[in-house]
Amino acid sequence: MTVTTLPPAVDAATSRPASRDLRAWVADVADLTQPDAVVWCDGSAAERQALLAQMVETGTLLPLDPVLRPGSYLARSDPSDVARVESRTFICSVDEADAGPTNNWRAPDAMRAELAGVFDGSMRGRTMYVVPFSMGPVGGPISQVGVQLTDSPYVVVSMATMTRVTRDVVDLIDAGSPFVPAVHSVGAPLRDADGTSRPDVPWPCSDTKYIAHFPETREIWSFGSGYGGNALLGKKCFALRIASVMGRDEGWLAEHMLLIRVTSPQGRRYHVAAAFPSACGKTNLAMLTPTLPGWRVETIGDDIAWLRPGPDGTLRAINPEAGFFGVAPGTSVATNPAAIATLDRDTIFTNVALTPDGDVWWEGLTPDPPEGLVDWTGRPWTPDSGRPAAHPNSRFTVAAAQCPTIADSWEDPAGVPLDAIVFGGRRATNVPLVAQAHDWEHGVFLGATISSEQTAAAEGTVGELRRDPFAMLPFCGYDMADHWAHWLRVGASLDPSTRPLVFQVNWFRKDASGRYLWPGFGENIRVLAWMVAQVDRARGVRTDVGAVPSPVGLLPAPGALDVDGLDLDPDDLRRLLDVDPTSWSVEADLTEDFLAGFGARVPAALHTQLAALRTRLTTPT
Ligand SMILES: Nc1nc2c(ncn2[C@@H]2O[C@H](COP(=O)(O)OP(=O)(O)OP(=O)(O)O)[C@@H](O)[C@H]2O)c(=O)[nH]1
Ligand SMILES: O=C([O-])CC(=O)C(=O)O
Ligand SMILES: [Mn+2]
Repeated sequence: MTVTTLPPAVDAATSRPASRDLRAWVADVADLTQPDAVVWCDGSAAERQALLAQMVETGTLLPLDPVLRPGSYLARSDPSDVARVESRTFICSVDEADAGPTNNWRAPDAMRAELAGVFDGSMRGRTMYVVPFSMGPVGGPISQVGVQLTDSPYVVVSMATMTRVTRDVVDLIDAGSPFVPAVHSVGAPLRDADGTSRPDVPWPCSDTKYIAHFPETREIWSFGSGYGGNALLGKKCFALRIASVMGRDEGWLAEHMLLIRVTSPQGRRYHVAAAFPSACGKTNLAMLTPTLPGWRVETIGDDIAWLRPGPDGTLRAINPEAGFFGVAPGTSVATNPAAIATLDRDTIFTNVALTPDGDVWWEGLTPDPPEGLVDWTGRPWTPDSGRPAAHPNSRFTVAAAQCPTIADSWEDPAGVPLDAIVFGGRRATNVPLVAQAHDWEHGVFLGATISSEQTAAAEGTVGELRRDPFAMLPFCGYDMADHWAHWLRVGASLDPSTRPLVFQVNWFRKDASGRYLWPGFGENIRVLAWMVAQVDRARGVRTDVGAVPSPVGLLPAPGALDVDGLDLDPDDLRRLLDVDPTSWSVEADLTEDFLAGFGARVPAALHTQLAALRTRLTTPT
């Protein structure tokens, strides 16, 4: 870690001439934001230790008990800075129509002028860290690099977990590699323009927030928040919003998807990617511990996947991230033992509760809370407090390599070939446990029409139903309807004999009393097992009948979904797979309204799919 007041002209690690653009940009941002110092980061263990110690000193981090939770810390955010702020997230494309109706658009020039105002002097009294990072293995054919400037040490340490932070990225840039410039400030300078100083706080942030993206210049500017998706700019801002635009222009896909390798008892391997909206089960499925004997699920990624047609006609996928930023509440030995094992050391917990012996707790970790808890706001807490001990969107930040179920291929720069793509949401009614798309176009229709109940991962009313096409509503950096057209194009370019099958799932269907009909979690292997059997059937490996048609897609044939040993009422199984034509014709009307909102950019194939759905709903199968 070199501490300078001016950016170096020569890279200290390599002694090679500096890349003019990178240094000039760093200098420009420093001129604008006026930090007291500029520090070039290298992602080393020593750098991490130094920053952690510094944050303990300033009260940003509380060290957890070194025996119970070695190398781990608790961060308590400002109570107002706990989730992504979609209302302050902007796509600043030159043409407003390119942002589409689901994004907040601002004209690039107008946004630049506003940002120049808020960033002016915003780092006064603080250090600006230069964080060079790679999304995907450094130098890999599907990978991309970026540089984040930030005045938050919490963000530096988190970025070094969530991405690959290394000086090798500076070398790549010096050798001519393009990079995504990403500027972040918590927006809480320690000195005013007139020199008056202001005290620091453990979690600095600002009431004024901007999460701004410039798709044409591949730039990100984030102001006012220290929280995950707003501040770790490699994640949602780059790996989804900017990367989706890169993918549109270059023929690949950036998706809000987990990525797993499933191995059957016969030793056959399958790769599955699944898109669920925020807080709808990606991390859990990514780390699934199968309840069916002989099956194995290995983790490749839990939140984002980049998909690129390979030279052999398959769709190859990588996890561009290097860590997990996962939802804590609900994570337990019973629901996700692999996550619990991952978190046993070197983890930063944000907004969970603290136990008297210096460990963490959240709702669902154990059936009963331990006594003497301190809640996420730092106040004493009992079950009668009338508020959750951990914030519903409290999170853990941890290296993927610590996960006991991580696949040996998780860092393969060439990616893994996909066999199945899954779309899902959180729906109490209507949507069956699982259905297979009739073909790729139907699969794109299923992805485009995902709806889900709002969760705590973003501001908004929890429980309200919203459409979340491709689970990308808050993350697509361009017109969503263009994204559907892009999916149709990519699918058409794949070899039909190995093209992934597309499925829809819903783990969250409830009965009239509000009880989940499906046990979920480790039992979801039963659904995966049916899907990969369908892959085998499509490839001619099996010839038995696995599915029956329904208006919404192919459903498991009687007996094809293995429910042996499950304490599942046959009526519940019937309800899980029930497709009610009356409610579905209402869904179809809502889908028509939803598609209409995208106007003429909706690909004709999706209107055809909707018409076909209506026909199937009125034709007995
Ligand atoms: N009932 C039920 N709940 C589940 C299942 N899988 C996950 N959940 C719950 O859903 C919530 C979110 O799960 P995650 O796996 O963290 O969701 P995610 O999609 O990774 O969320 P983001 O990190 O926000 O993108 C947790 O409270 C889980 O306990 C399931 O199969 N059944
Ligand atoms: O981005 C975040 O802040 C957390 C996350 O994974 C999501 O909301 O999908
Ligand atoms: Mn996510």
